[in-house]
Amino acid sequence: MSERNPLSGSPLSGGERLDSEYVRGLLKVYFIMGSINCRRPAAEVLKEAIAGGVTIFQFREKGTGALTGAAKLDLARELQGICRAHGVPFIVNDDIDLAIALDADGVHVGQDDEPARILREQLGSDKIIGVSAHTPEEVRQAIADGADYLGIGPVYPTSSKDDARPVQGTVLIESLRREGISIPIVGIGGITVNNALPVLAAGADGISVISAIASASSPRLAAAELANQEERE
Ligand SMILES: Cc1ncc(COP(=O)(O)OP(=O)(O)O)c(N)n1
Ligand SMILES: Cc1nc(C(=O)O)sc1CCOP(=O)(O)O
Ligand SMILES: [Mg+2]
Repeated sequence: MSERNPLSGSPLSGGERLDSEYVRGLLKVYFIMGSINCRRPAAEVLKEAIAGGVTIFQFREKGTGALTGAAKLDLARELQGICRAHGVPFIVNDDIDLAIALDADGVHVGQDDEPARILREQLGSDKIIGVSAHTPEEVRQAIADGADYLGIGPVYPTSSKDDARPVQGTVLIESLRREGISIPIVGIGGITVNNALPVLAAGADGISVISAIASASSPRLAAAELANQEERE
């Protein structure tokens, strides 16, 4: 199959940012994974997950035993190649230098990283910038800084992130939507096929998962079931 860049020709809003409806549509089933999240080769898991309906992928090579240096770069290249071949945007977690080196489709950063305002200067207007936010103040700042979407969590208890903040359910997502804040949002943290629906009902545009797909006996089926939740919403 020929490789294609999923964001080539992606719509810009006439100003300097990607069109938010375009980004919203990408977030439906947001799969995050690094080598330590898989019991099988990461490339196999990603291919199956994409076959099941993943709409965007984040490379998050982080935690005890995670790859570094050339091994990390090689894996990132391999997974980016798979994403490109299937038209799935490839987002890099935290590592801006890696994102630039690979010409990735975007980055996801947290509150301890460079603000989106600075990243936008480095990455340009046609890259996706996602920011984690846990409070209304963090949300407002991320929007002012030019984030394309927000990751809000942890919605439920998670064992995939050692330094996760306290579980917050869907309260923040609901209150943002009630206030009329329309930026694209994914819920994250402990989301599975059995508890995804309330996250979408609260106003999230998609759900973001690690273990629900990476640890599943069939990543394809798990991704398909999560995509199906979307349709049932
Ligand atoms: C989609 C999405 N949402 C939230 C996060 C968490 O980012 P962060 O708080 O920076 O934590 P780490 O993932 O870096 O440990 C995310 N990665 N993706
Ligand atoms: C990477 C990450 N960020 C979170 C946040 O709350 O910002 S929770 C989380 C881990 C998500 O993994 P799982 O789907 O296995 O619970
Ligand atoms: Mg981070």
